[in-house]
Amino acid sequence: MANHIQVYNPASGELIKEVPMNTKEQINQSLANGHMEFKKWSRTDAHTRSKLLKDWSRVIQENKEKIAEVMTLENGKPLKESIGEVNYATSYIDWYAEEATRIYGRTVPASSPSKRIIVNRQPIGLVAAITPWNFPAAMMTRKAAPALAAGCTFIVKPAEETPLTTMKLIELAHDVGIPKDAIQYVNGNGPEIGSLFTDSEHVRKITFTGSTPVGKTLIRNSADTVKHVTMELGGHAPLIVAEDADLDFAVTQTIISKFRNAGQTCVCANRVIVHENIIDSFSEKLAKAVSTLKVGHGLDNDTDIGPIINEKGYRKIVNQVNDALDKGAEVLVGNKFSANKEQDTYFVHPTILQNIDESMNIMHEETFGPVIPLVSFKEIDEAVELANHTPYGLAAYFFTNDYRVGTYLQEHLDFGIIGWNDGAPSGAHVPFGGMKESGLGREGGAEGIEPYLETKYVSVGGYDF
Ligand SMILES: NC(=O)c1ccc[n+]([C@@H]2O[C@H](COP(=O)([O-])OP(=O)(O)OC[C@H]3O[C@@H](n4cnc5c(N)ncnc54)[C@H](O)[C@@H]3O)[C@@H](O)[C@H]2O)c1
Ligand SMILES: O=CCCC(=O)O
Repeated sequence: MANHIQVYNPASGELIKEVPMNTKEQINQSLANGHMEFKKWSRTDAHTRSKLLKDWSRVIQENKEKIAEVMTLENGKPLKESIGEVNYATSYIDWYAEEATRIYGRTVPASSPSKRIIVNRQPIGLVAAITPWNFPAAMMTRKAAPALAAGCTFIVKPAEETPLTTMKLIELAHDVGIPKDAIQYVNGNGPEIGSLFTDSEHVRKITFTGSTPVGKTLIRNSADTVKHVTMELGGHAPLIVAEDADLDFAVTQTIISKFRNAGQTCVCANRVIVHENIIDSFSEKLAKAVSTLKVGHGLDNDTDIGPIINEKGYRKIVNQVNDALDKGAEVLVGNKFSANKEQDTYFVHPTILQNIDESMNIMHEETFGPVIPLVSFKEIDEAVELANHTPYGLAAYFFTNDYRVGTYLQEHLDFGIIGWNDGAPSGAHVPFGGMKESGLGREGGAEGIEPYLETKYVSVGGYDF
């Protein structure tokens, strides 16, 4: 059906559901409705908004298993990771339910005894979001929750591959009483809906999670109406293992960082940079651990690595591996691929490549797959230079128990998120986001509500009591 999105299971190729695509007229009507609703929602008191967000989180938790199963079916990630993502998604709602009641203004000493100055924070208006397929629940709630908490209305276009999780979450928001025009979804083609969002005079903010090229287009297209933008874009995370690191711990954390969602995570370690004196023992331990990871269907209990989302993502991974092998890389583990063109299903077995150098594409492009390139360094400056040699600046990891090495690294790495002896630094309570071409703005933590607020200052004069 041309006017429907077909949602397939990437592990089996089965059609899960057909979702109607919204027409241009319907989307413009939704934008107008969101704009109208803003007048009401922005005037509800913060405690009511907070309570509704808490109710939303509660019903999502009550439906956690069902939602997680839908997520695994449309995205492919192992069920245990889908359950983890539902928890991650509600943690943003819980956090911003609390923050809703802590949006403070201030007073400023005036320059004259006859004046008083008040600084107010106000919601910015209708927010339009575009989200990716790799975290269909959490990438939506970490935008929707602060927007609603601040008093903004919200509309989202989920990824065509994974609309079902988002639709279910938004239906639950309506069930608990969040007005239907305060949080809406629309489905359809990315570029077309993107243009309707950026062209609309009703939309005051675009918030996007996805690839850097699409982010750049949205920034450009937002300029004509001077919209606020938050951009969570691509990554190319380095993971540095210093000479003194606890190797067993570093191996465990590397696996946690690298193989989340089959490596299809923006903060996944993408280049593993190890001191030359320990690279042999580190690789041996890593290879042993990686060889035990099981590839399969996300609904099978023992699956660690699910499918790659689609052929385009699969081809990119295969090309990076082949390019590295052509240029002299060696396979330590893996390099096994299972593609079924007829079913349209694609699996990549966890792979470690060694003998890597900077001429290889894998050292410059985001992989978005379960492949580790191992590269060695001698001096710490060399590791920093390698790590920073990318236009991306989202996440970086390092392992050392030497506070001098750690302090030097955290101060010199040009990345917005640093995991020092920590392969999983994400959380609702922290400011997530990237430097350089990885994005603009932060989501999560106290910072994550700021992009949904305007500052208005009021100067009250003529006070002559
Ligand atoms: N920084 C972060 O927080 C973060 C989180 C998750 C994913 N990502 C990044 O997302 C990318 C993977 O996701 P993807 O492949 O779905 O990215 P993508 O940019 O292709 O698509 C993301 C979303 O944008 C829509 N889209 C595509 N073209 C568009 C256009 N021209 N205008 C408007 N919308 C458009 C898609 O339909 C989808 O909903 C990776 O680069 C990853 O690093 C970043
Ligand atoms: O892929 C991006 C999101 C991952 C995270 O929030 O940790």
